[in-house]
Amino acid sequence: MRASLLQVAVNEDESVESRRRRVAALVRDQAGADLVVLPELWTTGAFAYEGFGTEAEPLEGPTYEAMAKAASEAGVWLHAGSVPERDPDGTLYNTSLVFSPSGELAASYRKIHRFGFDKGEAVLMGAGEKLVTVRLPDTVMGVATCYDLRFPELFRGLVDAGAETFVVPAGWPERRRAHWTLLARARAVENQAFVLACGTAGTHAGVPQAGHSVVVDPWGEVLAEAGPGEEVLTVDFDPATVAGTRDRFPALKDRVLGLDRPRP
Ligand SMILES: NC(=O)CCC(=O)C(=O)O
Repeated sequence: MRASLLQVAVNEDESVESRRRRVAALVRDQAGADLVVLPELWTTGAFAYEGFGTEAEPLEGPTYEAMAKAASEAGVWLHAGSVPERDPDGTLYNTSLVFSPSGELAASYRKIHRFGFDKGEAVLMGAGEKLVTVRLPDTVMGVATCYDLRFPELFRGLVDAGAETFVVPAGWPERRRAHWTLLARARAVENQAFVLACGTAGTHAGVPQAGHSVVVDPWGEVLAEAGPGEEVLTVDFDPATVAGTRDRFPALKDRVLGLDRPRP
């Protein structure tokens, strides 16, 4: 299976409309890949909080339309990263969109863990409540977004739902780059799954982005890693490695659930 991670540069000197056109062209260029992955909130930037409201779209908004078209023109599965979605009730969500090669929406995922503690996404957006998996021809994809990477229980839930390949769009800052790579490898090793983690490059809202998108195999080995700038990271991997690893080293079968917890 061939995956291309598009590590898009999100800088404020480019308009959202222009970036949307540029990214659609980049997706079209990936014809021949099986799966193309975009980062989190690449229209606005994950830290450009003011843009969440001004650039929010209905689910089937301009980014949806452009990405559905690009997926069908390239004939690829497209995890189109996430957009600031405005629900009809007015609530904003950080929503990922997944398109099939015919341009149909295969799934959407509202980010469950919102980043920012008492500001930014954590107060401006609503929280998703549903785990999402998508059956691709050769693997079952489990979706998570950026800060979700810090919450192993979400990934265990995806494994229980059949996930073999985690796709994690992100807008991860350079300041915590060491966490990014470590957490991507940890989620891969503990769940014996592939991790395809696609971040942004550039600087927006004064926050330099880490780049360094990474693909990790079920043994925790890094198969490919991008540099700091805009880049297309293409990797070939065999999804059957997941079943092989889980058979040869069946640690997931040794889980002990429902342990009594001491009172804090
Ligand atoms: N956009 C995000 O979720 C940022 C997450 C982050 O910076 C971190 O977990 O550290």
